[in-house]
Amino acid sequence: MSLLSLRGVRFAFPGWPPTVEGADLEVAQGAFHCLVGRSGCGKTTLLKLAAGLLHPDAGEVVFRGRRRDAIGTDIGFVFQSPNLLEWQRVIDNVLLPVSLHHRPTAEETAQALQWLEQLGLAAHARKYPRQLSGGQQSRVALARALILRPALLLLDEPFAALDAITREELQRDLLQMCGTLGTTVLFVTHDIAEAVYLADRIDVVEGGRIVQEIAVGLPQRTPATRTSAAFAQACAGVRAALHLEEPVIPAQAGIQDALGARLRGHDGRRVVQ
Ligand SMILES: Nc1ncnc2c1ncn2[C@@H]1O[C@H](COP(=O)(O)OP(=O)(O)OP(=O)(O)O)[C@@H](O)[C@H]1O
Repeated sequence: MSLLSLRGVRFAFPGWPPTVEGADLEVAQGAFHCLVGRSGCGKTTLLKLAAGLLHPDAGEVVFRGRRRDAIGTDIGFVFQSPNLLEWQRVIDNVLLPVSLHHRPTAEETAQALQWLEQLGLAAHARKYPRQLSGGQQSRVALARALILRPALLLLDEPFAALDAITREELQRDLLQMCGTLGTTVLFVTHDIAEAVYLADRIDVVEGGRIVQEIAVGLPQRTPATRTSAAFAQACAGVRAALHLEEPVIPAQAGIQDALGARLRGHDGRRVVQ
């Protein structure tokens, strides 16, 4: 059953042609979807429509069987920038969504500390955001988004500013936490490998609508997933859907062979490129 549906959604910023037009999207309960597409194709706008931050001019956004009119506490949002409150300690940043309603109970504080522990931040709970690395700040933003156990988590390129190693660690943490909580996820990214690693379905966005849905049938994610043939094949499928040229590296050859071919040049001479 769908948790979130966009049906024939159209949206235009005032005075501009539609950014989103004829968008249809179904996200099943517990699913992990990634939206990929070229810059400016409307991914963030679709996410904001899904959140109820923007309202469609035509069509409808249905969440849990009801038309979505406004953002509620059943949705968590993580942006590219962690957007933490600089004057609040880490633990208070995580508890912010709770504090907006009432003074956090001992139980809620214990829950926040447990999230921080799971994300490797137990020792940093009393620090301020400026005393954390970029990756640690992103983890705090993730814990804050999950503290109210939202049914749907929306993420807009949350790891784009991080180095590759930290990004991979956060991808693993995100899968783990959402798996534990049974959270449904809609995740915007430019990074094809990130989408293939995270998603069970990739929705390709073009001209403000979903033009292709790609099921990613990878088994349980492990560190070996990223180097598997199935992973490379899935990435190639998404590249094709985005009309990107394939890299020249032959799929079956080892990296040394591929590098050797590039270094040797057409006539077999060794050349430096
Ligand atoms: N407030 C606004 N007023 C007018 N046009 C806007 C506004 N915000 C976004 N747009 C336009 O809507 C289109 C889609 O923007 P959106 O941010 O959804 O794209 P995106 O796919 O998320 O892009 P990127 O990958 O670069 O973040 C773009 O052409 C953008 O210029």
